[in-house]
Amino acid sequence: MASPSKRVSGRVQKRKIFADEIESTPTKEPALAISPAAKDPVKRRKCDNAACRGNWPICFACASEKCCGRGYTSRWYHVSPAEHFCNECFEFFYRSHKEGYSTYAAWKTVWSTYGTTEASIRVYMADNLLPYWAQCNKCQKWRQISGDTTPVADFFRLYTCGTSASGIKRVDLIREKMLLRFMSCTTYMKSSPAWPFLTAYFPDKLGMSPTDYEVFSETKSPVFHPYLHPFSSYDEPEVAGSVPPDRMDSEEMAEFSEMCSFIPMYLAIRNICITLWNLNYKEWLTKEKCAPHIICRGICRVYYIGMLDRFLQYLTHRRLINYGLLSFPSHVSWKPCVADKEVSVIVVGAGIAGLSAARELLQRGIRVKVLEARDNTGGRIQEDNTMGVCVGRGAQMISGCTNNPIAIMCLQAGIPVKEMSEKCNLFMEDGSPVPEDMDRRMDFHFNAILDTIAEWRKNKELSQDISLLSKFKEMHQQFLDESQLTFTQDEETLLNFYIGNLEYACGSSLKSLSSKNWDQNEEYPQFSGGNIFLPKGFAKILLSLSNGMDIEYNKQVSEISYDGDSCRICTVNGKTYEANKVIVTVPLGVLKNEDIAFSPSLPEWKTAAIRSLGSGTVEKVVMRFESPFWREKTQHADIFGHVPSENSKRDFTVFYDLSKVEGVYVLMTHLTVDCVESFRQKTDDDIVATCVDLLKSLFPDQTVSKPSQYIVTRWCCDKFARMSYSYIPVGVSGEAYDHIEQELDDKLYFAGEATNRKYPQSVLGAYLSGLREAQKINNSVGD
Ligand SMILES: Cc1cc2nc3c(=O)[nH]c(=O)nc-3n(C[C@H](O)[C@H](O)[C@H](O)COP(=O)(O)OP(=O)(O)OC[C@H]3O[C@@H](n4cnc5c(N)ncnc54)[C@H](O)[C@@H]3O)c2cc1C
Repeated sequence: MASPSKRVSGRVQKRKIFADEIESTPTKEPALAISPAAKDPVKRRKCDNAACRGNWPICFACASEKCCGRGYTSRWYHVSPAEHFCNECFEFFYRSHKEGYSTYAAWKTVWSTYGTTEASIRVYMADNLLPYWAQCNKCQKWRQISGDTTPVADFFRLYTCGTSASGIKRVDLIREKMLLRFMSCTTYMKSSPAWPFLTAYFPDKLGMSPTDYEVFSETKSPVFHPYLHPFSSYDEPEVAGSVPPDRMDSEEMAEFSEMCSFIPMYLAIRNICITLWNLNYKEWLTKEKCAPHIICRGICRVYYIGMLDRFLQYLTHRRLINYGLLSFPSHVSWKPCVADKEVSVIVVGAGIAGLSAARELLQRGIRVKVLEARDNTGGRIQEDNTMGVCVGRGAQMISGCTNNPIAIMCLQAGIPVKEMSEKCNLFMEDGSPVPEDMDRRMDFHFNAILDTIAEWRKNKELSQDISLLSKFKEMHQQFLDESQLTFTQDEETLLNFYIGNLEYACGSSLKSLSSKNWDQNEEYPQFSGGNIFLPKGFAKILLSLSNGMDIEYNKQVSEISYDGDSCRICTVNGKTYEANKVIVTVPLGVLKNEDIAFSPSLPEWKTAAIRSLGSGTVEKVVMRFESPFWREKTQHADIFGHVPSENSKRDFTVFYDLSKVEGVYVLMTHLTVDCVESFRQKTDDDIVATCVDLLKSLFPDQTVSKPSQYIVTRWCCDKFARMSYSYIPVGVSGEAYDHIEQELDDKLYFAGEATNRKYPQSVLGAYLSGLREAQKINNSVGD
């Protein structure tokens, strides 16, 4: 883009006269304080705009010596019902022989270089001469500010008017919702904090003044934390947690219908709120923090500031701001609480889903009690520190950290995170390294086959579904037949690694997974970014979520009746509780096993969904060794992999180096338990011995001694889990998640990983499901 020769301030000397008049008499509402003479229809003129509901106009511009001020002009130019400029001032800029023309022309060059909207005199006036309005921090009254320079945020933050004058009547007119409808010209935001992040867009399309362009181009821009990416680019696919900065979606249009004809202004305010919070995600964004950054000329600022609470409430509700571990501050001007009725809720299970639901309800002023079968919180997040490092027996990783509320909670709580490197050296079972180019080639082939399956399934019925393993083999063979290529034995064997790795991710053998729907959640925007590992686990998050919560431990719920006015909850040790509503967050495995009796029984569509969805069985094996015998060969990478030689045995495919402290050498690996019964029969010693034998063959030149300590998890046998995480078996669709989620009789609600169709199998999905059910209850009691 060509750069105009100089920045334009729109400064006009003569303007001072009238501006001073206004400033020195802030008490007077000039348009309303009209002398009897001024009311003379010859001396005064009304605005020609039929819809203008303002009183006798006055000229805000005062640019020309001939400015009519509050007197007669041949034509009023309407900006808003409270803001007009006279024909004399119009001519002052418009006519090429007039004094103001060169200033206007220079401004016009800038505007049309960086903006898309018409650079008219009206827009010029709104961008340069309309007075600013500020709310006095002492008396709360709105005052008109004179002066040509754009005030900075600190000015608005600290502004006091220093007068006891009464409020200006025009302000009341403007506060009405109708204001926008009667504005003939938008006044764009100045110095928007969102600007540096949105330079790829035309500023005026986003409600920002194009005349800011050069100022910002010269300023050092702030940056978001690498895990925060609140604005999606116009050329990238939709990702979770990001909004397109240049569009209002249908939900926003429904919520802010009055702004649909003023989309740039909606976007300007929304983008400012989102930017401010993302720059300071450890604090709650309040109206007080936000308002000083809403900087625009004209009385519409009064209107925008009046709307801020609605914006903040809405964006908070959509979890675009103020999410994670933040609590509603007591002084926040809007309250999330709608529970004026006495409502009590019992949450069954203190895993992440139960804790997030309970916390959200508590914040809304609803009475909550959590009943947990174990003697601790976390459920499938259980950590063991006996080896000298934190070992997550269940979850210890976050996939897709960008905008991910769990990752953001880690940042808020100061939990250390480690980005997982992509580097993963692979070794065949005899210890020979897999050449990198072979790994790359076969990895590409593996993913290409999955893409082909994704194409194949597009027009397939559920009845045509077959297992992902069968489909993979079929497509692989088809590829070989059609391409006439052959793979070496090693290359074929290498596929076992990718399959094994996918089995870990899916929580099931590919033999059981649906080729049609195994990754159905990918239909929805997912969180992008790399994977992060939590070397110190989730403990701080669990602690923070459960802070101040009424949790009863060792309370295994055995019965829930939800047919009366309230719900009755019984535990195996004979305790009974009553509540208006219950949120069940127990794992799918517990529901499948019918460990809780419901009265009335759950409807057939729900039990069918519970039966049909798969409860995966992934277990971890963690071993502490005397020496880091693997490090030299793996080049100190965080991960290394093993290529199983047998197609049917794909255990221990990936090893994670959890060692952090010198002298503490820990490896973690996993197995996908195909047959739970045979797994039950194996002792931990047997499992560890098999794993150590494998390590000996992978590292034949090293001495691999028996681990000094080990952990073998038994999630599939744990009676409060009975699974690792859910998966979609052959012939099942993502609808099963929706059915399990569905509440019953407005009394019995369900949350947990296996109720989240968009983000299943994860801590994230479980957490969000808890918030979702709390929101449902909140809505139902608010009605
Ligand atoms: C080995 C393994 C590795 C994993 N790795 C990851 C990972 O790296 N990243 C990731 O995001 N996810 C991972 N997950 C999945 C993740 O742990 C779960 O999705 C998530 O923790 C589930 O949370 P939840 O609240 O839905 O269920 P849970 O955490 O299981 O909570 C349910 C709670 O209900 C309690 N309960 C059960 N029955 C009763 C009853 N009758 N009465 C009262 N209380 C009861 C349980 O004790 C438990 O506390 C892993 C899981 C496993 C097993």
